[in-house]
Amino acid sequence: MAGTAPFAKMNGIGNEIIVADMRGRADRVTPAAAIALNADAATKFDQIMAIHDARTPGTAFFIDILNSDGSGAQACGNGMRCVVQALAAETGQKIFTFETVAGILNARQHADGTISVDMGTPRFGWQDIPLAEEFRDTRMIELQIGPIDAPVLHSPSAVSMGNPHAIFWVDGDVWSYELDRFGPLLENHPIFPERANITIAQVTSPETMVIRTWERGAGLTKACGSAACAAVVAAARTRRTGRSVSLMTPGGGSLHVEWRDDDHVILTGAAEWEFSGSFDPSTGQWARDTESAA
Ligand SMILES: N[C@@H](CCC[C@H](N)C(=O)O)C(=O)O
Repeated sequence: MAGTAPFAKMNGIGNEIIVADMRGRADRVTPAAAIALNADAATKFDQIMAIHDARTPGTAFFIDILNSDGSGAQACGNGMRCVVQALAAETGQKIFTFETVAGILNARQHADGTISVDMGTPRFGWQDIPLAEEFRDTRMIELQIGPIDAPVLHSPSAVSMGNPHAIFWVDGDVWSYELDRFGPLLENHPIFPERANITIAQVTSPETMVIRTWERGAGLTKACGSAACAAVVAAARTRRTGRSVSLMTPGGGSLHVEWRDDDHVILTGAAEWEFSGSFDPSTGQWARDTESAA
């Protein structure tokens, strides 16, 4: 394989991530390569986090984010933790400043191995999310699915964490909703001109929540970090919780989100390495490193 780049298959509490090392190269991971990697069971992923050389002074790297359908994403909290874990293992460094298409992100690895990412500040304006029509109050927008007189899911909160999120509040078990059926319809609903990440959230106490997410461009995932941030911000905004919340996700892992008084949202959780290999960023053809774990 010519011109290959190293990668690590990792996960952020079950969110399937490929960290691609594109440093020192001018090319990008193509949508075709992303689709090919996702089509192989061994490298099936939710997001690729491609580490590129820095573009802006004061930042260590530029991170390009691709969904498994080949589309671009502005934010990926679980993926950023995987990037930090990979770079910390390589360099011994614990604190990083990155640039993404959505702006500058700071992250740090703690002594216990968990990683916190400053996901920036949420936006609530309908044009910022974006929504296709004006909603003065995005704490609850008019949108429902199911029979008109007995909707299954309705009145979500809408939030931008750099990427668009809709949070549907439910009282009962998040598993009793057919998110695999409703997710694609809601992701592609005309109210979301750039599509949206769709989350079902059950608030279990002022400090705890359970969430399931249908991710834009990736489908059902075991966790979504930016959705966790969006859910906590929306819950605090609607007085369902406080500003510091632990969330259970379908992968069985937990995330912690704090919406600080300075408006920044801090996502904390674990990241895990699975195996390493190299791949062709234009085609997605790949090979596992021989010394890499199965
Ligand atoms: N898994 C991610 C979110 C990924 C981006 C999303 N699918 C989008 O297109 O906005 C996370 O952990 O935040």
